[in-house]
Formats: sequence, C-alpha cells, structure tokens
Amino acid sequence: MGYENIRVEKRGKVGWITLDRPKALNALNAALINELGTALDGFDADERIGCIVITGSEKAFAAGADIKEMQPHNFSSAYQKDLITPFDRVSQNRKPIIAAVAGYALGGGCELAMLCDFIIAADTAKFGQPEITLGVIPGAGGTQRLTRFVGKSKAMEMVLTGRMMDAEEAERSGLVSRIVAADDLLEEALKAAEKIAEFSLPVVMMAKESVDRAYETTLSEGVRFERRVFQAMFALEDQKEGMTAFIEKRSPQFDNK
Ligand SMILES: CC(C)=CC(=O)SCCNC(=O)CCNC(=O)[C@H](O)C(C)(C)COP(=O)(O)OP(=O)(O)OC[C@H]1O[C@@H](n2cnc3c(N)ncnc32)[C@H](O)[C@@H]1OP(=O)(O)O
Repeated sequence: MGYENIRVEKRGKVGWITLDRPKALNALNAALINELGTALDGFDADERIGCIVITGSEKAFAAGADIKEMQPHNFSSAYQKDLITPFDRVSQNRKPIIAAVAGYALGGGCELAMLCDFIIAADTAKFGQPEITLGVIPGAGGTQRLTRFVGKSKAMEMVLTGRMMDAEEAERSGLVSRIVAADDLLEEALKAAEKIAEFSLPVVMMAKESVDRAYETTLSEGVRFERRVFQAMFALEDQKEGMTAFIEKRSPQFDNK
C-alpha cells in the first residue's frame, strides 16, 4: 500500500513507522492516523515481525491532532465521525510498540506516545497536553494515561496549564523509560526493538499483556492473571528451549511455538 503521511520500513524482525508530515509538525490528521493503523495492523499480522517502533522527525514526534481539521467540527460531527477511536488501533496491537520521541509530543502526539508500550526520548523531547489552550481537553486518553504515568499532581498541572515537560522531567516522572542523544534516538530504539524481537514472540506478547493488566485491574486479579499465564508458558516449546539452552550453556533458538 502507498502511504502519504508515514514511511514504513523493516530491519530484520523489526518494523518501524516514521510519521512524515513535516510541514505540519506531524499533526495527526485522519489520513495519517488511518495509515498508521493500517501499517500497525500489517506488522501485527506479519509473523516475521517481533517488535515495532514509531518515530517522528527531529523537530516533532507529533504536535497533536490536526487543529485545522478539527476546528470546524460541532458535537454532532465530532461524535458521528468518531475522531478518537482510530487511535485505539495502536493499543489494540498485540506486539510491543516503542515510541522513539524527539522534539514535540503534544496533545494527541503525547497521547500516541503513551499508547505505545514504552517511550525512549531524545534529549530534545518535549511532552505536553496543551488542549486547554485550544478550548478543549485531551481526548485520546491524555487525562487518564498521563495521570497513571506521572501521578495526579503533575498531570493535573500539565492538563490545566498546558505546561510542557522536557525529557529530563519526563524521565524523572516515569513517563519515559530513558533518554538518549537525539542523533542516536532511532538507532537506540531499533536496537531495543531488535533485542525484544529475538525472544519468543508468544512469550513477549504475553509479557506485554500481563504488564498491561496492571493498569486495568486490581492487584490480586493481575497477580492471578500473571500466574495463569506463567503456568501456560510450560506448554510452549520455547520454554523448553530457553531453559535447556541455559543448562547447556548455549544461546537459545526460539521458534515462536
Ligand atoms: C488528540 C486531541 C483530541 C487533541 C489535540 O491533540 S489538540 C492539538 C494539541 N497540540 C497543540 O496545541 C500544539 C499546536 N502547535 C504548536 O503549539 C506549535 O506549532 C509548536 C509549539 C508545536 C511549534 O511551534 P513553531 O513556532 O516551531 O511552529 P509553527 O509555526 O507553530 O508550526 C509549523 C506548522 O505546523 C502547523 N502545526 C503545528 N501544530 C499543528 C497542529 N496540531 N495541527 C495542525 N497544524 C499544526 C502550524 O500551523 C504551521 O503550519 P502553517 O505555517 O502552515 O500554519
């Protein structure tokens, strides 16, 4: 499929998607979100792919939903056209997705990064939910996910004032997993993705599902879920291979079975 707003590439078992609307700082219009969803679905279905990276440009991961596209909407059209649901295709993907963020990740851009499984930030990254300055609130999960990442006080301040957070504050607050030099961002994200993609894919997918449970259920339910999944792992050939390889002092050859 030909894409107009993103670039889709592969390196070994890693698929990566570059948001590519430079003139609008990767503002997330409907076409871009739709293309992103299609590319993600393609990687999800491709059994050769074990991990996915989403990145933007040096200046902007994404400066938010496309304000020019949103501005004419009324309640009826916003509701019926369902501006937000297409973002769900990111969190519905069953393979790990790393957000590699340089420059602005604002509004829907910050929300897109938070929909990924973890965020690696360049030292130039700036995160924010400035929707209040536009007369709206975040709509793609910002009030909920930012609060879970950084806690109520900081999330409330950011949502109510529109203040941006730099990369260091984002790392200190638990929003990003680590900071790297801007020049190294893509390579570092691809290396992390390649490491993940070397492991057993069903195990990686179940690890992702289990960590996600921590955000969606009680501790006791989450622990119970993890225990069942852990026990189920012993039905996998990859469990035998992983543990046998350790005992035999060799590298495991996982077969995704
Ligand atoms: C998901 C939901 C529900 C909501 C949202 O996401 S609402 C959007 C939240 N985001 C924002 O409010 C950020 C808007 N952008 C900015 O504040 C600034 O562009 C900036 C601080 C990120 C960068 O400022 P800078 O002066 O460096 O660059 P600009 O001249 O302002 O922008 C360049 C170019 O990009 C267009 N642009 C930027 N952001 C958006 C956007 N979110 N939607 C549409 N277009 C955007 C900007 O208009 C300019 O293009 P033109 O020169 O053609 O106007």
